[in-house]
Amino acid sequence: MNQPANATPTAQAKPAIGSLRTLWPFVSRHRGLFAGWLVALACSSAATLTLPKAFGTMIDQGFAQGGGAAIDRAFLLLFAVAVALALATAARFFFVSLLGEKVVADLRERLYAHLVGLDLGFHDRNRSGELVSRLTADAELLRSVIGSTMSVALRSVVTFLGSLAMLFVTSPRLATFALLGIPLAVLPIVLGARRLQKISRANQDRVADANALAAETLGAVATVQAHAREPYERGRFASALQVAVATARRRIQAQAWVTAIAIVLVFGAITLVLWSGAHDVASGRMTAGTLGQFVLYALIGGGSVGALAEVWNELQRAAGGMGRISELLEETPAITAPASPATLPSPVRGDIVLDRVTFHYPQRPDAPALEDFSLHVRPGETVALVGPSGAGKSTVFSVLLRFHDPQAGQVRVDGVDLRQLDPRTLRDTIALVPQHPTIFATTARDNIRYGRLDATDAEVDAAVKAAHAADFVAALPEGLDTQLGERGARLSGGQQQRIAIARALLKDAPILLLDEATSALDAQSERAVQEALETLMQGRTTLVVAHRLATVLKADRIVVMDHGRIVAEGRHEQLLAQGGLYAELARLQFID
Ligand SMILES: Nc1ncnc2c1ncn2[C@@H]1O[C@H](COP(=O)(O)OP(=O)(O)OP(=O)(O)O)[C@@H](O)[C@H]1O
Repeated sequence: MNQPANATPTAQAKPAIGSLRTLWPFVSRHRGLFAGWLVALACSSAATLTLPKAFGTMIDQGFAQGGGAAIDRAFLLLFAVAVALALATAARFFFVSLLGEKVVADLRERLYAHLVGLDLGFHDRNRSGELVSRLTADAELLRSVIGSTMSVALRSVVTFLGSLAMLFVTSPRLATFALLGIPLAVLPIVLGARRLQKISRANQDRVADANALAAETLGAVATVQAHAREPYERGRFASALQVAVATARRRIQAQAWVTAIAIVLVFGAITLVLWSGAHDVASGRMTAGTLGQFVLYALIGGGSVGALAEVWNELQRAAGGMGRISELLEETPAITAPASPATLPSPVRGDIVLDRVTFHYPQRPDAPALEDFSLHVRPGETVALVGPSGAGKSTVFSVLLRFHDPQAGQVRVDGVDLRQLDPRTLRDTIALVPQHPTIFATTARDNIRYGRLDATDAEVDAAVKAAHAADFVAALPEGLDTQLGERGARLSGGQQQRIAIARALLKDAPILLLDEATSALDAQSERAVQEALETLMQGRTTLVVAHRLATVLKADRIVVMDHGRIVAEGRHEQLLAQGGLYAELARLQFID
């Protein structure tokens, strides 16, 4: 059903590092930080690899020669190397952490910018909670990967290669022993890693499932509580978490085993080598300082392999996350502007034609929401759409806003096919007042200004007045600057509608799509909303999904819809006289 789950097999087939490669364009944008990191890495690795040498020298010369000055010099050298190591490590941490932050911010920005522009068909298929989880959990994972894991991985590779080289310099014979042992450790890591990638992806999918569930129910907490379904939802969330933990457990177990086996093999090899080295020292073939130096290089080398084994698993996890983010970034919007978009006449007259439109939602190919639907709305005309639930009234709006393209037929505004227009040009000419207006968690002023971002305060005030909202806005604690709370929690239904009407007034578009609220308002609120709507409709081509008698009485024409088709058209009295569906609906909906 949802896209990421469908796409799982392809992403799993990709090698892990392959997915991470898509990060490169984001990293390369911050060349300075990246270069700084590499330089600091080179310095800190060099310092790390110098330490054992300094240590060996200290043992052999400082102790052996017994001179106080030699001891001082040897220890001073050791301390100098440690200071260099400290500074380089701090610089490396600084560069790579900042790089991680910046890359993830860029990635989030890109992903959000992309998601917000994808067509509604995509958003119907994908739960918003899951998309948010991509933006948060997966992006967060990548932050830790760039900010630390990748750093550790590269450092471990460099240190491993460096210590290997130094092992050979120190004692070629012992180093050969070590070299034979280490590949034995790498094999199980590689095998384990493959399995891990699969498991970690499943794990992230389950986490996303749980997040989506929480986002959905917290977003509809009033419905949950109204049904007293808190225990039910708690149970659902708890089981979703249990599933997530169960898959996490499999991942952690596999990871634990890979780490344990790697460490046993690496340190097993080192012990073996040491044992042989101890015999060399005993028989005088090697100095104690050289063996000490060798031991330190072996520990550093072995440690880097262990670190690599651990971060390798992290990298696999991040690759899963990046794979999923890439999938989303690769989604192409189904609704796009043509290469050279047509223009609308200026000013737009607002002439709307739906010409033999057939449309079905992608998920329901068998059930057309509009079938051979033809309607002409003349400039300035008010047409009321009525019909039983599911008749396709809202779909007419969706098609007009070009949220979806019809499979057959044409939709035209002022004679121009919508497909030839940039969707933004089209949507600039349309104001939508939905049944349940969206109120954002910001001030009343910003909510109204959403209709036209550059509107002046005076224009906002005028819109508030025209929307009959001045009284209740003035009564808010800080007037227009009052925070309305998430989804307008502080406003009544009628007040939310008037905010939406003010927003539409500010937009001042030639075409108005109005979905009347079905919920009953108190008489006073009802009259205020009605008057506000009349102001809004003046001089605009208006399509209204009508739920009120006043609206159908005032409409120039009523279009009766059923099963995606027009079944009757006319004025209220004519249609009533005809009987049929309209008379039935009118009796139920409009006339008490
Ligand atoms: N996003 C969607 N995905 C799949 N099918 C949909 C979607 N939206 C609507 N439909 C289906 O399309 C048909 C027409 O729906 P539409 O919302 O246009 O009806 P409506 O007349 O506006 O109904 P209501 O008065 O209840 O809002 C219905 O059968 C509905 O189930």
